[in-house]
Amino acid sequence: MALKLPANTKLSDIKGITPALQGRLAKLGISNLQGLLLHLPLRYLDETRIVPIRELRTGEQAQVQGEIVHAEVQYRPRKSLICRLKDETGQLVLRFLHFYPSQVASLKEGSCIRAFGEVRGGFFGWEMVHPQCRKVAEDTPVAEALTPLYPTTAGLSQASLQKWVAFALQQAAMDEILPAAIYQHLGLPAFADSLHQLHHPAANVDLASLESRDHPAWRRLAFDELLAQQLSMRQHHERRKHQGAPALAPSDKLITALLRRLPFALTQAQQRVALEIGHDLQQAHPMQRLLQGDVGSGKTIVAAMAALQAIENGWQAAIMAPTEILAEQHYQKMQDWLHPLGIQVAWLSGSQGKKERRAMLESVANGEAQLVIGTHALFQEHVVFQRLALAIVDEQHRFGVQQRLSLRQKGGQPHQLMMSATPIPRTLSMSYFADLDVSVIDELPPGRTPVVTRLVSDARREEVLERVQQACMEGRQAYWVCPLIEESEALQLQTVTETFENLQATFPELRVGLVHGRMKPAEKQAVMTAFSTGETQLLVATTVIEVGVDVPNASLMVIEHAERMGLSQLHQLRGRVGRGAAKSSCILLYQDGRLSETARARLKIIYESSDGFAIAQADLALRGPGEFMGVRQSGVPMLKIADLERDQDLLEAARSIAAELLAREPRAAEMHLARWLGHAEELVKV
Ligand SMILES: Nc1ncnc2c1ncn2[C@@H]1O[C@H](COP(=O)(O)OP(=O)(O)OP(=O)(O)O)[C@@H](O)[C@H]1O
Repeated sequence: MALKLPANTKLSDIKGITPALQGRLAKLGISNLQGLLLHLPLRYLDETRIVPIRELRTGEQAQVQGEIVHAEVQYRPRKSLICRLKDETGQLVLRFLHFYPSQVASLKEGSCIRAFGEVRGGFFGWEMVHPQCRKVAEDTPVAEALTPLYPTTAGLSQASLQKWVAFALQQAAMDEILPAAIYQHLGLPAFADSLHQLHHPAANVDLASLESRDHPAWRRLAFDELLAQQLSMRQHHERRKHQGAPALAPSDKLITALLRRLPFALTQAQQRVALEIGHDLQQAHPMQRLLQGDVGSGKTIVAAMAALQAIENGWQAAIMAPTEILAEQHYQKMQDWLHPLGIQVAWLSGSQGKKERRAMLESVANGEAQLVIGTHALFQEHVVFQRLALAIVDEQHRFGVQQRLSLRQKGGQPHQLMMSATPIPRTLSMSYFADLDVSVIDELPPGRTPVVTRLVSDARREEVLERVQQACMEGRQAYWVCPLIEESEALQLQTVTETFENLQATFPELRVGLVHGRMKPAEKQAVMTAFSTGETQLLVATTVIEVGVDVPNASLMVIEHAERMGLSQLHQLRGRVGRGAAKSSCILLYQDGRLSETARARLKIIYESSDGFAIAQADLALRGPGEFMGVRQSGVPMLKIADLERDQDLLEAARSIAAELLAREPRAAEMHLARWLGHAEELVKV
């Protein structure tokens, strides 16, 4: 037997793959033989059968063979090449609206042709438009396997992909790495068999199961991918234990002083997670903990306590927020809480004047600033920390992985606390977040009354306006959230401005504020401060206020075109009210008559549930993990083969098998990871 090529053989080392082809394959993420092997078909063509013309059915993809009995180029109603193909059972029209002279030459009367295409009923009987045609001898054998159709990119033909994948299948070593007991127990075929079955399925395969991806061959690769992900997460977790981080002794003085000054007592859940975090910080290896808690559950105070532990030990802490508004709000809150304890809190923002910024940077560099708060401005290269021990990242799923990493790199290996109000569904926390330890605040502070959510048709806008007026006249405050217009930021700006003007005209007696993403940071801050101090009563806003804004006196929120927003986003928005003792409501205005079934179903979920977890789960099912976590933009490589929802059982299996494999067959674990590294290497870093 000829020696096989290692699967990691680079395409550049393979004769016949030109640099241009390499470039195109690289666009599909393929750089070696392994990449070709794992580039799986989207669909298949059944060219294993020749269907008699009489047995064709509309809408079916089929292969026919016969003789061209008539061919002509017609000029009316438009230029087209029309051929009649005849077999023993009937005739079929082949129609080409674009064609080359070479096609006219080969599709001439008397040629024996094999055509593949979709059948439809035409004016002259059955026809195929733009079928794939090939001249054959009458006894040319049919294909033995189904023909794979691959995802491709501009300039790369199916034929070329098919050829090179077939080459890889033939030449690449595809040794089995996993012990047979593991995959057989799961009812899965061997690795090499799976690849053969997926790329060249036999004519009698269950095509539906192959295309819906629940075929065992597909499941085997999905399992392998999930296993690699689990292995890399575990390795990462292990590696972290060997990295050094400052061991921070418990903070007796500062935390006690802070808690004594608070107007409230911590909930049980807050106390529990604060202990978990405090314990992690005492270790000499970096914490990587996710602090999860529904909107309004009180994560900020827990973050402050963690920061104090670093500060009391003579180190610096940083809090990074996803928006200026939120960073500003954290800053205000931390100032209120920590300044009286004699702690220097610094603030870095894009809106700062040069002089102020320089002073801040200096205080961060010389260690005077003990707690530093900012947006991604914190990542910039010229921000140098003197002794950073703890990086707190708010709404972590909104940040790019790169950004998170660069913050971590700012101070060797600081401890990391990630906070998220969007509960991470189980499948995600078992996969993408598997290397994180998780703390959950599963209790809201006492005295909160649940937000009453109402779905109101836009036709009843008048009533809604009355509600707003009434709430404001009673001394409370309200938000009016304008629709998200993804296609056009300009239009969104226009809408929010018009709404603001209209509301101002409708309520001359009210003080109305306006905030949107295009305002300068300083302007935004001024508006938010005016709202949080009660100076303005009604705040017209885009979704910039979605995360974290905390104005307890605001008890009414109106959201226009609620159907355009993601469920978790709506839940976040709604979480801006119901933060004080007053009974709060959230009115979801929708455009009657224009609501699709799915939109209605989604709004119903928000209406019926106030449980962020259930909402996140539904959102995940509706939008898929990429959109859900906002990671598609952030560059976290997503699983390519496995699907967390569909393959949940495999995920569970991969999790336990990863642990077993590392313990009993570390060599196999290592080889498996190496095989899937192209897929999984980024995950190692997350
Ligand atoms: N134990 C508590 N008792 C009463 N009020 C509390 C308690 N903990 C926090 N709060 C207050 O509840 C409000 C919400 O807290 P915080 O802003 O920390 O919520 P969060 O978890 O960050 O929510 P979000 O994700 O919506 O920002 C704040 O006004 C905070 O001061």
